[in-house]
Amino acid sequence: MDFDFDLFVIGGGSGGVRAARIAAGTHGAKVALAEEYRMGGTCVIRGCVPKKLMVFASGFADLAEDARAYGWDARIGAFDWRAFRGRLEAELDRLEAAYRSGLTGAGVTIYDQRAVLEDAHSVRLADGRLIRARHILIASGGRPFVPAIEGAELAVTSNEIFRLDSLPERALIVGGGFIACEFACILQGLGVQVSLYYRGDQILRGFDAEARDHVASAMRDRGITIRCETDVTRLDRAGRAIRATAADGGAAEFDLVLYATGRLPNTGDMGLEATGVGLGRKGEILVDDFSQTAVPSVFAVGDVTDRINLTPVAIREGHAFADTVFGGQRRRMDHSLVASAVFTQPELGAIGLTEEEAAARGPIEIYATAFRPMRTAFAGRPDKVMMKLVVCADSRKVLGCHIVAENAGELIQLAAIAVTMGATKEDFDRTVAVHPTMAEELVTLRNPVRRIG
Ligand SMILES: Cc1cc2nc3c(=O)[nH]c(=O)nc-3n(C[C@H](O)[C@H](O)[C@H](O)COP(=O)(O)OP(=O)(O)OC[C@H]3O[C@@H](n4cnc5c(N)ncnc54)[C@H](O)[C@@H]3O)c2cc1C
Ligand SMILES: NC(=O)c1ccc[n+]([C@@H]2O[C@H](COP(=O)([O-])OP(=O)(O)OC[C@H]3O[C@@H](n4cnc5c(N)ncnc54)[C@H](O)[C@@H]3O)[C@@H](O)[C@H]2O)c1
Repeated sequence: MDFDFDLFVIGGGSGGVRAARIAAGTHGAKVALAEEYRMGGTCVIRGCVPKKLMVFASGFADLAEDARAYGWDARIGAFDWRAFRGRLEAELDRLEAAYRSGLTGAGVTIYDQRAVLEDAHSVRLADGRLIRARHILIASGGRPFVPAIEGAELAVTSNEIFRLDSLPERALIVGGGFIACEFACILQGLGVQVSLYYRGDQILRGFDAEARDHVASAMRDRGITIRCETDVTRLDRAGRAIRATAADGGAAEFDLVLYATGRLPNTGDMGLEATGVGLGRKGEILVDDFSQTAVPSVFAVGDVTDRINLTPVAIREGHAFADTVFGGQRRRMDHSLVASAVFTQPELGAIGLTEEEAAARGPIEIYATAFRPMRTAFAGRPDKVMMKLVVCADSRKVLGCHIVAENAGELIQLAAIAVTMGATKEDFDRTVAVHPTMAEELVTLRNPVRRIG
């Protein structure tokens, strides 16, 4: 059978770009990639990167205040959203161009249009062309999900938040996950009055309960109104504002409503079911450990498979796919131990099991501390850091590490190496502290605060 390409990739995001570059650049395959929006995908264009730059932008008011406590005559003026947005857009243009040139440099043919599956070995481009490929990789990512309440069209999602014309005075954020909590802190740091409504009993479900409580109370201390067990039932226009009505009948007005209620895989109208690619309950593509679908020539990586929806995971899956199919190595992504960080203020970094998960598996010891770190304590801030190790009572292995602190994302990356290597509590203990740091607490936790099981 004659093919136009060895590999056709649908989607130019984290997973698709990595797979295309490795297949073409490292393994010499003839590769094409189709992207219907902007090269770089969610992470680069409307996810991790612009979000992190907004996190940085939102931290300067606190810094100026701290600087005064340290003796500086520091004064911070007003935040100029439009000036920031202009610089942000220029940076995203630069990154998009870098992704594009990385692909063309590796010899990948780019189609700037939508592509859908036609059959097991062909894709149909939006301009009508049919392209045949020995293998097809679907890396089409996901999109925000907004529940179908009345007035839902008045809300924005993370897709729009980076391109607002102006910052609102009062914002309502609906949801309690990564995006909701991160944007609550970002907007509050930029001077917006923020309320967060979450339907569950505590934000950041899935993380360690003590860490969730710690982040929630730090967010409240910063002036964010968090209302748990609050479902929004409708949105209405109220002049220039939006009125949000909750299930208990209470209503309040906001200038912006951001829905951060999860994401759905981009699998609609892609020709998948007709080709025999299996889909799960949320519409995610079902794959095996090697990211292979029910159709042997079709693979899928990243958010479209809804395994762990993080950029480094999509990248690893894409890389492992390229090495397996074009590099003659059987490589798979290990999803069992993946560190993550929520870029709230303070940040939450986590790897491994929560206390609750570990306790359900066997006897454990908990080592934990909460303290006011030197830098902010000196400036008179009430901020507290939390560090916690979940240790297996039998093997002594550190099963989980949870940090709530400024820069916890940076800290957990390093702790993750030790936990991934299978370090025991005693390995942590024999590591000599670096003083004075916050992180030294991780190697000086002498006695368990509790034993479970
Ligand atoms: C606001 C936000 C913040 C985030 N922050 C972080 C973070 O801090 N850290 C982290 O690790 N992760 C973060 N994530 C998650 C991360 O962005 C995703 O896990 C990652 O981008 C997934 O990569 P992917 O390749 O699977 O899909 P994507 O990056 O979504 O790429 C898919 C691409 O496919 C294109 N596409 C879709 N269908 C077609 C089609 N039929 N034809 C052609 N092209 C198509 C889309 O336009 C898109 O560009 C964040 C996500 C959001 C929304
Ligand atoms: N720092 C990071 O690594 C980072 C940052 C942002 C996003 N992400 C990734 O993107 C994914 C999506 O982020 P997200 O915050 O949209 O999703 P999420 O799954 O983290 O949170 C969704 C929230 O919406 C709530 N929700 C769902 N349906 C609802 C409904 N009908 N009504 C009210 N509330 C509802 C959920 O209870 C949950 O609190 C994350 O799971 C994560 O994998 C990662």
